[in-house]
Amino acid sequence: MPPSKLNSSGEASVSCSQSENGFLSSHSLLNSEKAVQELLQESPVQGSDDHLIEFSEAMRTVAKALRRAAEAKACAQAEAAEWKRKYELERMRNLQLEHKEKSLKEHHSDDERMETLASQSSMQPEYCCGRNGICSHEVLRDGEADSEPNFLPNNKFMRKASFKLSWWCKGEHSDQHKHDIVSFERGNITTAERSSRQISLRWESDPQTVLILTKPNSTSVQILCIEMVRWLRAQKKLDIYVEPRVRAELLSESSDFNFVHTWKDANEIMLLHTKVDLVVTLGGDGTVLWAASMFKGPVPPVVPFSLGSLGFMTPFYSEHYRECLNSILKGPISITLRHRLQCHVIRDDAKTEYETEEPILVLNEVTIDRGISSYLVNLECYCDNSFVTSVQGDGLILSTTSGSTAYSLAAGGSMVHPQVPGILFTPICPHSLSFRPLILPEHVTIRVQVPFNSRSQAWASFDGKDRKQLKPGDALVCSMAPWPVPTACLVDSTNDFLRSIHDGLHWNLRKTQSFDGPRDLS
Ligand SMILES: NC(=O)c1ccc[n+]([C@@H]2O[C@H](COP(=O)([O-])OP(=O)(O)OC[C@H]3O[C@@H](n4cnc5c(N)ncnc54)[C@H](O)[C@@H]3O)[C@@H](O)[C@H]2O)c1
Ligand SMILES: Nc1ncnc2c1ncn2[C@@H]1O[C@H](COP(=O)(O)OP(=O)(O)OP(=O)(O)O)[C@@H](O)[C@H]1O
Repeated sequence: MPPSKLNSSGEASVSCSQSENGFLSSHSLLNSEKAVQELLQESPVQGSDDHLIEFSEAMRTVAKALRRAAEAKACAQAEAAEWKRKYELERMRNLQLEHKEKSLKEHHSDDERMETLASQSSMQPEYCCGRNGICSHEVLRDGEADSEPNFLPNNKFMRKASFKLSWWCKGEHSDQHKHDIVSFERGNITTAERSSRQISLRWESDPQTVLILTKPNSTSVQILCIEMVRWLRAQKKLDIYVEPRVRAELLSESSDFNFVHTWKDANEIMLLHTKVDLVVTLGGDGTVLWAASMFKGPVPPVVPFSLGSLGFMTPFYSEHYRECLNSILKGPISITLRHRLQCHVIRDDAKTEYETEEPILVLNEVTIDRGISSYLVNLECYCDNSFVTSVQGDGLILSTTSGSTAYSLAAGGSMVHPQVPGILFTPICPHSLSFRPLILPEHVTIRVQVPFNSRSQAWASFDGKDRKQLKPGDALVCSMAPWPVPTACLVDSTNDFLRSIHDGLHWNLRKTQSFDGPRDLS
């Protein structure tokens, strides 16, 4: 008997067939997820009709098999997304190697090259950091292998500054920092603190190159940018990169600004992280999001100056930019490692499970909503291999902890310290009284699927930008990205976070009760 579900009029509505790639085909899953849920929620048939009981049991078995198939598909798609990420990583690495080789060929004789490499390796001892720290050149040597020099068009030697990251464990002098994540010393289970460490960045060689990113169409930002570029060049002798639009603005101000660098195409943007030591943003939170979106891989430390209205991620005062930059260029700096989410859209009509679109990294959140449709969205959500829930409402926000004070907060999500590694799962206007927001651990992969029986399509947007349509059968797979955004702190991660919710939201602001009045001091 083919698996089928009897509807109220006794007709079979679901049939299930195996497709070429071993998964249940899209159309065989038609209506299935909803049917599965209904079936599994129904209580087993009671009574004396053996045939009916047997049939009901068979239906429940089919329902469970369909659920397992859907979960297996979720798992395969998540795996495909992970492979795609690894592929992107490899592609970026190759691009960098190609670029480096080209520069070396163009600008260096072989002898000079050997000399440079020799002098660099003598600068880098094998292991220079303790267990509570890590050096950028150690990471680069293992992963990016890009500690070799870059060359500016004027043939000037440009080497990315190296730095050391270290974190302060609570009780540096206690035994705690000696533990791995979980230790079983002397039979006692103890854990090291993982999430709320303050991270400190110490330059090992002087930063040489700064990228300045500015909010467009703002006169105050433009004026500050001109001043800052002049100062950084004259006083700090730094190389400066800006966006092509900003370079044109600077040149229209004065031709003296022709020392400022920019880029021509997306390939050059992909290589920016190998050249830039520090990113300065002049604007609001949106400019920090913009800066993060320019780096599809590793991100250099970001120094966000506040020239917007709110500024949750922009702790630096623009009036004091000279003092701030002086102390940041000198170091050490307290930084917040802001985690990002990596999102893949997987189309139902992709020919293989491995065909996904370019991944998109978000610093705040990815939102899947109903767009201009007036229907409820219907979104099936899976976490790793498990079914989470169906969202029926205006949509769903998958947010980082940095984004917890943005859209997710407006939709009723909790505010979370940005250093906490987790993914917020926040519904937007759910049509159910019991749908409370969740916070999931950082290691999970979440898949949000528009079911085939959905009445409408959905729309995904990334940090409030780049809307993509999701048709029935399309899915969005989301996991923690390996490249956080390190943002410089004014004081430290916790102090800055608390200041931002006090100043930005007036969190829990209430007049204090006066002393005179009824008291209970017993
Ligand atoms: N109902 C809402 O609250 C709502 C609706 C749409 C978008 N947004 C947010 O706007 C963000 C895009 O920002 P934009 O500046 O490009 O657009 P925008 O210019 O429309 O600004 C949106 C507002 O969100 C604030 N914001 C951004 N990131 C924040 C964060 N991490 N914490 C606290 N506030 C934050 C900004 O300061 C700004 O005031 C999206 O990522 C989304 O989080 C919020
Ligand atoms: N360099 C840039 N190029 C293009 N767009 C940018 C750039 N920097 C910022 N934006 C966009 O401009 C918009 C406004 O930026 P931002 O949020 O920084 O300023 P704001 O709105 O004045 O600040 P606030 O959000 O605090 O009120 C954002 O949507 C952001 O994506």
